[in-house]
Amino acid sequence: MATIDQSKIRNFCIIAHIDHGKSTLADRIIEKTGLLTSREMQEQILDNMDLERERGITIKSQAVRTVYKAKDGEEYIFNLIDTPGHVDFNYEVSRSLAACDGAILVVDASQGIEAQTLANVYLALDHDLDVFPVINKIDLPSADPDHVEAEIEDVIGLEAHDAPRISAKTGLNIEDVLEAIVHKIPAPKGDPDAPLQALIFDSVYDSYKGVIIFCRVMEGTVKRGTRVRMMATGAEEEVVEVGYFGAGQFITCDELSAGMVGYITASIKNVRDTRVGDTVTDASRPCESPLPGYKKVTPMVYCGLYPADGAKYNDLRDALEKLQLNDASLFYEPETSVALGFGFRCGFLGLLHLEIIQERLEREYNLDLVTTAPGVVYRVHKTNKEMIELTNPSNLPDPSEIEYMEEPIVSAEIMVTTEYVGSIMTLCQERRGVYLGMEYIETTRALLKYELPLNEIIYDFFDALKSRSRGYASFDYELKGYERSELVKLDILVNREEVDALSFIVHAASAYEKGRRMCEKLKEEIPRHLFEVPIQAAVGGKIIARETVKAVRKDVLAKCYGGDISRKRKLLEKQKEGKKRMRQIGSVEIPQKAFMSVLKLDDE
Ligand SMILES: Nc1nc2c(ncn2[C@@H]2O[C@H](COP(=O)(O)OP(=O)(O)OP(=O)(O)O)[C@@H](O)[C@H]2O)c(=O)[nH]1
Repeated sequence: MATIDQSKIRNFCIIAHIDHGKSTLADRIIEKTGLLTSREMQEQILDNMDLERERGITIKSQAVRTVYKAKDGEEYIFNLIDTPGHVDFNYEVSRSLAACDGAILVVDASQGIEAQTLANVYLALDHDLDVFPVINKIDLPSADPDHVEAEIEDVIGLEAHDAPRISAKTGLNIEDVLEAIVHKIPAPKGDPDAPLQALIFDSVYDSYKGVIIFCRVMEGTVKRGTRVRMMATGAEEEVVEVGYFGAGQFITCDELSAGMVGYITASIKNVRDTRVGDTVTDASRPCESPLPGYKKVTPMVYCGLYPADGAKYNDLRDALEKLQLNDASLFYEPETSVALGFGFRCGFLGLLHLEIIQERLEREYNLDLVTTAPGVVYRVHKTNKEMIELTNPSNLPDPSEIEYMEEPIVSAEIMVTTEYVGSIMTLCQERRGVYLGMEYIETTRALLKYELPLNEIIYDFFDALKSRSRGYASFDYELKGYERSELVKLDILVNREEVDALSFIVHAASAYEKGRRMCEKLKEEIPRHLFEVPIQAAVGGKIIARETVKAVRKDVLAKCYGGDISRKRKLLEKQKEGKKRMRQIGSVEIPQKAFMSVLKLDDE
């Protein structure tokens, strides 16, 4: 089979602010293009198409290949690479961008440029991508494409006079976008005969094929039978299949050569061997050096996950094991808690990652979970010169053994419209931020630079930022290192018993405030019992705050007058259901939700 002409390949992604129409445009592009080139159609033998029919699965692919017959009569191969859109996954985004040669910037004609538009454009430009703008949603009555065109030129400095004006929704002028992809995004470069050098930008586990590695070949060629080596992890395996993803299915092909995007499988059992950002090379003829930018991502946020029903411990372990097959950045190890029994300490990239995993465990694996307060990794320097990395507050050594502690610090960049600069600066100050500087991006926007402790931003910083800027702020951060800090463990006592799963580490200066809020929150969450329940916050054995849940007799049947037995039964059932979601701590029942209270300490 003839190799594909590099000059006919376009590797690109779509970047946009949330809701400006990225997914809709992607759907239109796929819809208006074909699956195979006419040459491939003649050559393609049916067996060659791995239709996945028998399994009926749909794997969401990070990269879709389509074929476009352009106005110049030539056929072009489009590889549309998806980029995740959250700060937790910034590293993955950067690797996806590194796999592209250009990007389409979608701007909503009724909204204009927004915070994330800029952040995404800068990220794309950082990766040397050629970016061209598209003005979307011109069908809307409020659309003002002329204004948006001027804004794109003034604010971003991208030429926009010939930006396609489209409606991704109705399909209006989509052809213009397809032509612009051909003419404005450069063809890839690279030598198909050089030693193999391919960038992994995603990998997924499939029970049938093993790990599927999505990669962009920079140099060289990979085919079935090539013995490949992952340069960072050292894993080596023979390639079983190469191909690409198009029209919802995996299609095998003979080879992937320089400039192409596709997948390879090689009976690898674990995604941890195929890390995003790693370089795939030929084991028998390796390239000199790996591609730049590889980073081993490490969990930044830890929390305990416990089955609500202790008997489901093994189910939880199996589920975590399965999820980890597909998620190299998920960490877990067994732990026990006095309050919650047997469970796992899990590590995540950030809170969104935590929420995604939690949701998947609950939905896909039908598990009821109790989650303990998430925290970052602290460094505890002991008087005996030993240093421990603390992921669970319960393991904090006795204060007499601690010489000092350090916490992780991030460098953050916040982009915001000038009218909200004041409120965002206040927010950063409240979060112990150190102001580094501010730049104006034309007159209406500012880029604030801060150093912030990670533990001040993991919970709700992003939400606070959005609400204090009416959605106009965007935010990006990067771990800078560790700094010495005055930290204490805040303990919570319910009915005078310490609940280990509610302990968390805070900065000494905010211990009192956080303790008070935590008690208030818990008071709302913990139902009344037949006796009074004191809720106390303590630091080093000293009580610093207290609330009391008053006694009451809870009688669910009281509401039922008359003798409607089925209604009574329903209520009792409901109460029983509710019980499962409670944890018994001593003689007090604490609802699962309470364990997440610490996350909501800043709610007004
Ligand atoms: N009127 C109109 N609506 C559009 C157009 N393009 C997209 N939309 C709508 O805008 C909303 C957001 O579109 P998406 O494609 O989901 O936007 P997105 O940028 O992918 O959003 P996220 O996935 O949340 O980042 C949807 O309700 C679309 O139907 C358009 O050209 N005209």
